[in-house]
Amino acid sequence: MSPVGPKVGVGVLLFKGENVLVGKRKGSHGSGTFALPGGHLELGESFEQCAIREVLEETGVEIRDPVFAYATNTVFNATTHYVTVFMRVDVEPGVEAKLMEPDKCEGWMWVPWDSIPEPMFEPLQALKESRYQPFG
Ligand SMILES: CC(C)CCOP(=O)(O)OP(=O)(O)O
Ligand SMILES: [Mg+2]
Ligand SMILES: [Mg+2]
Ligand SMILES: [Mg+2]
Repeated sequence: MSPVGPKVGVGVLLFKGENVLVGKRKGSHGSGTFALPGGHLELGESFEQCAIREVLEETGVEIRDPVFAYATNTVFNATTHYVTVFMRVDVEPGVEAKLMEPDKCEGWMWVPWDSIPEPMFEPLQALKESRYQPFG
């Protein structure tokens, strides 16, 4: 079997002040770990289009103009390797996330960036351990 190359994921940082939206993954890999909304970059999509689509699919939130924030490289195991592009958008105080995919996520919550619950999904853990500084 020919080795499959790395895939691209897009994670979306929805900031509401110093809080960020996270949810506990369920069902697919990384199940039981806390992650951002996001998903696979589909053929022909821009990073922005993917961020807008995945956030709408997973939370029902309509975001505009997400901007590139960071990228990580995660080799989960011998057959699972992802580059994750993190896009960022700051949302209004009244924005609420809906649990659109209850078979893939336990529920969404707004948590302080410095208090994201553990265990974190590996790409998010890598972002936290990186030099990325969300607040200047
Ligand atoms: C594994 C990850 C870095 C990229 C895929 O994320 P995901 O499992 O949330 O994918 P989907 O939302 O597209 O189902
Ligand atoms: Mg998705
Ligand atoms: Mg997807
Ligand atoms: Mg997803």
